Amino acid sequence: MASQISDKKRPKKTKKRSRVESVEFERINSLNWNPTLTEKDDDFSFLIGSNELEGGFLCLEEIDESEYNLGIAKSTGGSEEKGKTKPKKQKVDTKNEELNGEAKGESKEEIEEVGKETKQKKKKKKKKKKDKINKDAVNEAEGNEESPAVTDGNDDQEQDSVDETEYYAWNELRLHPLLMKSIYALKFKEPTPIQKACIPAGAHQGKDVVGAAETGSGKTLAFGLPILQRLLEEREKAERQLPENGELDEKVASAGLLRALIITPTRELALQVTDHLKEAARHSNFRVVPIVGGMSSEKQERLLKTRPEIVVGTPGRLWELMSGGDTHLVELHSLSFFVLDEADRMIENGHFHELQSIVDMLPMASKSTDDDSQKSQNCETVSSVQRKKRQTFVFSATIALSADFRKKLKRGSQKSKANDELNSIETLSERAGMRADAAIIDLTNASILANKLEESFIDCREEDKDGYLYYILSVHGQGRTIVFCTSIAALRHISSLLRILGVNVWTLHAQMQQRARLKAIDRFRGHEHGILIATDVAARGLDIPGVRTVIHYQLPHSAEVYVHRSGRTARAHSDGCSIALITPNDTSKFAALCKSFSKDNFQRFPLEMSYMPEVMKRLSLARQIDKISRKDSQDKAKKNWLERSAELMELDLEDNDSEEERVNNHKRKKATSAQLTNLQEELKSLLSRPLQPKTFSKRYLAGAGVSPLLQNQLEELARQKNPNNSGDIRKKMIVIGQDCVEPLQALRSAGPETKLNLKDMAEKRRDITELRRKRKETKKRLREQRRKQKKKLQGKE
Ligand SMILES: Nc1ncnc2c1ncn2[C@@H]1O[C@H](COP(=O)(O)OP(=O)(O)OP(=O)(O)O)[C@@H](O)[C@H]1O
Repeated sequence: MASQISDKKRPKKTKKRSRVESVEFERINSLNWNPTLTEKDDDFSFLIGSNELEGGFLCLEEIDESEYNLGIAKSTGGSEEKGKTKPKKQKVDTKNEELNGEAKGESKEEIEEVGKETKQKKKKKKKKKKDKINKDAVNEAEGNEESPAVTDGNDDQEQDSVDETEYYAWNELRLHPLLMKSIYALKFKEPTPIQKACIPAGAHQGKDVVGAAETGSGKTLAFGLPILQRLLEEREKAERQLPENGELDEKVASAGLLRALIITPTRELALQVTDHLKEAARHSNFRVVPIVGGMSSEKQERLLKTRPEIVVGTPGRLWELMSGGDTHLVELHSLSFFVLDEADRMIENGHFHELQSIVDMLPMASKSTDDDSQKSQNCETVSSVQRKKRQTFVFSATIALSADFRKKLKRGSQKSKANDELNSIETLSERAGMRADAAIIDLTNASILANKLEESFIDCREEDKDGYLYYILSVHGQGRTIVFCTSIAALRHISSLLRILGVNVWTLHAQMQQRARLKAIDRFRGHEHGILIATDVAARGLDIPGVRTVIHYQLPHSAEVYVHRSGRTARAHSDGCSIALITPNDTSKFAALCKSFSKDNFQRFPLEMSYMPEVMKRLSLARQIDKISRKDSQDKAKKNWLERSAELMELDLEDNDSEEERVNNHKRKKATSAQLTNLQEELKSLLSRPLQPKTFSKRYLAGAGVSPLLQNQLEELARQKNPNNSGDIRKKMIVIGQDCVEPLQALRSAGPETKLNLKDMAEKRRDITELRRKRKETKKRLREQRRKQKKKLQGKE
């Protein structure tokens, strides 16, 4: 079906262009391919078996670094240096010394002075760049063509101040100088373990890769850098083979074929991956474009007309444009990389139908059956060598790899029927063309959770959840916090309550307009102590620095989602903590979670109970206000709907209420409105004071410290007490003792007695089950007695 679509809908003009492009491809194919590594040299051969290099890419030795105006820091000891600590500065070659300014005869002080100035300038530049990147993501998706991944003139200046010896750890990965330039700009001093393992396999050995590593471990670049590396090598190789006059150079540089297709489950993640790859590709002139739903598809089609080499998208919109015959997207014969990010999410409901259609459009690998050859009709111009060269990358933090994954891949398509659904990673990978010798790199530990993440929980009743949430946000509200809900109804409930309580929150869920979704993330990102209430659309991949705490207001349906939610904190080199609110109904689910993470005990989050009376008082008022406001807006919505419907049907609405009813209604409304005003006044007065523990002394504030919310309230209080004072209120307030303790700190300073043993938990659960059983039996007995008595009475009558 896919081939029919592409054949029928492709306009004639494109066919002509395809022919020109395929000639270009045949030419590239005919180049001699050089293996860059021998198995002996390869540090990672133990991970991936044989070392055949498919495809025609330049080895780094063939690249002239001077062309890029930078030298790669060389290890002094060559391959023997591996595993040793980085060399001292004196050992750096003269090229690096020149870059550092030392060879120019400048004094140390002068260099330090210049270094300071450059640092300040770079700080400003970095901020500007960050703002630009956020705007670019939205611009790109909307089709505003102003942000190709190209460097500006200032980069070389920036480059001069880089001390490349600090990036020594990257040397063994032998990345292209232009990529190293981007890495310097990103200030990533060393590759993360998953990058270290995937780059040799993906970039130098041309392998397919299945990569699993903890959340926030840099998986995006683990597949992104191999793609860029190979594209750069290919471009250079082609350029070298061209005649000296350089006429054809441009053709190769702007061949405009789709080379990499990256699929992610959510729009936000697609935009984020685009940004990240653009940063890595900023010196290499490759275009990276996001194709996501929720934004104008016409604009995105326009963007595709610029023929970007790399497309990052969500399955829905990608398939919409593909099935619509978008010429750039259906010319998949040129595709060298097919990436599934968060692959395990892709096989879940809601994604795999579109994904299946996309995968079916991919030209099949050389192991063709009759069935396959039919499917690949749409790419008859492509040689089998070209097809074979496509690499498949499948990544996630929670890939559930079955033990015989490799075997299943080997058995290949003989087993999987054309109409099989892609309901396992194995089938999906195999159907996408993954080869049996794929490198399987699984760096997840037994618990799957991020290493620097501290897990905790609060066991409470369902009705106390809101109180504990408010408590954590008010008393420990430091750093960014994400609160996860499973349902949109719960999200609406808590965001409404918290807003009434004066806590500024942003929300994110799938029913929001895409623009509002991006705006919410942007605002959250821009606020140091921001609070985001989100459903699981935000669970995967979102990379927002400074998220210190994740709160599971409702437990997710699966352990995988729990891992991804919690993984929004403790990313890269940071730490963080997660707090799960557990009700008696959640205990069995929670115990199952702990079991799947091989955890014997979870830490109980320490609570200062003396705050709770005040918390509950405020909450009770907020709930009443919320109830009245909700009822009011529901009534209004109902009335509006009735009026609109009547207008549409050209009917007149009659008021059938009697005079008495109308008066009563009016009275009721007035009373409700007065009640609302009273409640609001009462809450306002409570909120104007800082949240106080029961033992609070007005003279000395003690307890968990001063959160930003508390700080605001204290300032407000001081202002109210002294309205004539125009000076800086902050200077007049003296806070003695600890600063606000963020949840992670509170958790760490809590003693080991807060740990909950899973055995205790299981016992508690058994007790509850027993209690329920007994209650049920008693009810049954009572019912039986009542029935007998009734029968007796009826018999007497
Ligand atoms: N080599 C590196 N050194 C330091 N930071 C890095 C490095 N590589 C990536 N990062 C940063 O680490 C953060 C997490 O990276 P990324 O989003 O790729 O993680 P991930 O493994 O895909 O996470 P998730 O599983 O949650 O999607 C990003 O902010 C990224 O810029």
